[in-house]
Amino acid sequence: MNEWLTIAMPKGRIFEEAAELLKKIGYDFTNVEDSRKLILEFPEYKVRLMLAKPMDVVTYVEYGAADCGIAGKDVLLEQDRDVYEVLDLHISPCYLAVAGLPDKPLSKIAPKIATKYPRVASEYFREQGEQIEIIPLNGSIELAPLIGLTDRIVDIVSSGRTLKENGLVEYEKITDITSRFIVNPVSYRIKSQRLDAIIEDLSKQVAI
Ligand SMILES: Nc1ncnc2c1ncn2[C@@H]1O[C@H](COP(=O)(O)OP(=O)(O)OP(=O)(O)O)[C@@H](O)[C@H]1O
Ligand SMILES: O=P(O)(O)OC[C@H]1O[C@H](OP(=O)(O)OP(=O)(O)O)[C@H](O)[C@@H]1O
Repeated sequence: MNEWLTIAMPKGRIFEEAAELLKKIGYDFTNVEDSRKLILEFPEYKVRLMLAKPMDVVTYVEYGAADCGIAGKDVLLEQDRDVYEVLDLHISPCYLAVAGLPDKPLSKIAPKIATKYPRVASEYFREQGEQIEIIPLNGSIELAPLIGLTDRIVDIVSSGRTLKENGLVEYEKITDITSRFIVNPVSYRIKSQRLDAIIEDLSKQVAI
């Protein structure tokens, strides 16, 4: 087990919980977010850490720039990339939901849906038999129905505070979300021993 491993870690919300979990299996990366460096080497673990935007972790893992990484199920559903989703880490829980202004039925003709998740949203409404128009946004999605741009949003809900403080209500839950450990398929073949050991250690922690 002499090979180095490159791990893509999401910066931002997921980082802290993910780093706590990795610390429990012997990899202490808890202080790295204070740095502005994006690639950090830990010779003591033979690990290279890449710090990426949560939406981009899957890209780095798919292309083999990282052997493995941690990504939200929301990102995996939206991007449908060629990576192995090997373990539910049960961290950073939230869910994807349809929300909008209260007591406002969906328009009969091509209702508009604002979202950072166009693929998930399109699939959801197709299953409901609704023909919709997606308005892609990158953040502050809740603004769209408030200013009359869209009928609904499809977005992450966690505490529900953002919806509440903006006078919006949840119409339907689409799916629960947690973060997952993902692996590049080629890395899984050539570094299987090392990756299997990490996956096994992580699964023991997750089961606790
Ligand atoms: N309340 C929440 N809002 C958004 N994402 C959440 C929430 N709770 C957990 N998550 C998870 O965290 C991930 C997003 O993390 P984060 O918000 O740091 O990324 P981001 O959306 O790229 O950040 P930014 O808002 O800085 O652009 C999601 O993919 C999801 O799995
Ligand atoms: O249910 P809550 O606990 O309020 O969390 C949900 C909010 O958090 C996320 O936004 P984020 O803070 O990432 O900002 P953004 O709108 O810029 O994406 C998400 O898009 C919701 O707006």
